[in-house]
Amino acid sequence: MNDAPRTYDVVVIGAGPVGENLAERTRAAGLSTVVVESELVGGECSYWACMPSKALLRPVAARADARRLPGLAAAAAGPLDSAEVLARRDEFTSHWKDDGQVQWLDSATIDLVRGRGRLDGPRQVVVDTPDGGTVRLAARHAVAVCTGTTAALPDLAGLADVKPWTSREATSARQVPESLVVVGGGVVAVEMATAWQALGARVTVLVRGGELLGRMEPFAGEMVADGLREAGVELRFGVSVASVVREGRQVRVGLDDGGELTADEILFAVGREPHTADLGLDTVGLTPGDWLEVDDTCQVTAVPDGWLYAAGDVNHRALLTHQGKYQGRMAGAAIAARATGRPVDNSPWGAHVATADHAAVPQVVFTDPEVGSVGLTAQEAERSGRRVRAVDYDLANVAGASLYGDGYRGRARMVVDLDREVLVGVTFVGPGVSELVHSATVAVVGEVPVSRLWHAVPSYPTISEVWLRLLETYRG
Ligand SMILES: Cc1cc2nc3c(=O)[nH]c(=O)nc-3n(C[C@H](O)[C@H](O)[C@H](O)COP(=O)(O)OP(=O)(O)OC[C@H]3O[C@@H](n4cnc5c(N)ncnc54)[C@H](O)[C@@H]3O)c2cc1C
Ligand SMILES: NC(=O)c1ccc[n+]([C@@H]2O[C@H](COP(=O)([O-])OP(=O)(O)OC[C@H]3O[C@@H](n4cnc5c(N)ncnc54)[C@H](O)[C@@H]3O)[C@@H](O)[C@H]2O)c1
Repeated sequence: MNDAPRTYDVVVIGAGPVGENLAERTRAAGLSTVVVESELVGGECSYWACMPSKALLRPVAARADARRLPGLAAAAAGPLDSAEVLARRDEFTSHWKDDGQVQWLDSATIDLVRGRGRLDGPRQVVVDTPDGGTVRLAARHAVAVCTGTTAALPDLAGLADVKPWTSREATSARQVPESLVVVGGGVVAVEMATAWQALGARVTVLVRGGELLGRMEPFAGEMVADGLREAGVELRFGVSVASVVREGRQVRVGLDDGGELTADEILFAVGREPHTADLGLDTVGLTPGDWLEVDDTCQVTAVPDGWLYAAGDVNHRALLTHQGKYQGRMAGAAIAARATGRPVDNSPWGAHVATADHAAVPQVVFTDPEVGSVGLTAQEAERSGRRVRAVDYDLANVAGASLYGDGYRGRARMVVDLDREVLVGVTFVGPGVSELVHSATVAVVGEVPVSRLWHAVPSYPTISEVWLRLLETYRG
């Protein structure tokens, strides 16, 4: 081992979307920056999450839209060509090669060290490289942990022998199983059930609780459940997996209600764990395996001297690529300001803080129907002590929606803070609503008064006209 560390202004551990964005910001501010990556530059999102999953889902949505249009429905009646869909998915993951992303790092003059990085005391990082060597890095100003998450798995005897699918296999499988059991009721479960059912698998979803998408407005989960059932997915609520065993090519799944089912594959989509178990957290007074708690500049609060940052999934603020990248931009700006002695603007919505994480996080669930939401649900807003009113509108009554597809079903809700007359949350459910979400994000983040929204006239005949209907419903 060469003991002399290579010193940089900033060391970033993890070159997922968040690490890349943070590094781009610090480098653009003139700070020398190195990123350490143990797998592929681009992270989970590029290879086993957002990109491949959306590549699988896009043809599903397009076919569903076509099937709602007389004149086109017959042409779209057949099955998807799964080989073509999987091949397009492979293109979107660059066939699990990161040359393009490495080129981008080069063009941005950000150094890359391949290998597993771990902290080795304040400002020190040791990288175990693929050739069995070690590289020592030291940070003048900051180390940023952007190591993301891995799929959580339940504690079931013999689970490893079953070789269950996690989100990785669900997004990278090369063949369509005849049957698939999906465990979980969150975003990964509903998106992957949608994709694999459409690709030809018989999908059964086992949900521990009584609803899907439990963190969203209740009608979102209900409408997605209807859509899944109509697509042929079997949904079972209030059941947990008690045992799993692989018998030949089949997995036998025992349920806590005494029932049993078999399938070719079982996907566990039961949440995420922070990628911090082997990160040397103990060398800086933190507990391995924990989420890293941060302030709004993404500085890790429990570590003195302000040199350690954590952005993206690993800080558990919002497990979404766009929100993590936002944190990366804010943390990068804060690191640069502190390094160069410039003032840090950490007042709410300031230049160096991820304020939107608290109450303005947008998300799209790419099911049929789609769900798009931002900010607080009505229940969350009430629990926060605000005096609110939930205003609902049936999207079927919007001209643009009925033109979009026959038999259009959808719903919208805006949550109005009655004391300030601004929106604190908006949810849309329906085909094609994903592109509406940013309008809602602008309204929530901008705290645009309802009286001014009244002047934001939606084009006719678009689905956006739901904005006008929501405002009319609110005003009475
Ligand atoms: C199936 C699925 C679909 C999703 N779809 C969406 C979506 O449509 N939209 C959305 O916004 N979000 C989506 N997400 C969430 C999204 O993938 C994450 O929020 C995002 O990847 C987080 O980015 P990150 O950079 O924090 O972490 P990651 O993308 O996980 O990247 C972390 C990187 O750090 C590396 N690393 C870890 N430990 C070390 C170490 N010790 N040394 C060196 N390198 C290390 C990893 O190899 C990895 O490359 C999805 C998630 C899943 C599972
Ligand atoms: N389109 C998107 O934006 C998108 C897509 C996929 C994933 N993601 C993000 O990735 C993250 C992870 O998604 P996820 O669906 O894995 O997690 P999640 O937290 O959204 O859902 C986990 C589900 O598993 C259930 N569960 C937990 N433990 C269980 C157990 N032992 N047995 C049975 N059920 C159990 C939970 O009740 C919940 O329904 C989410 O935070 C999500 O925001 C986003």
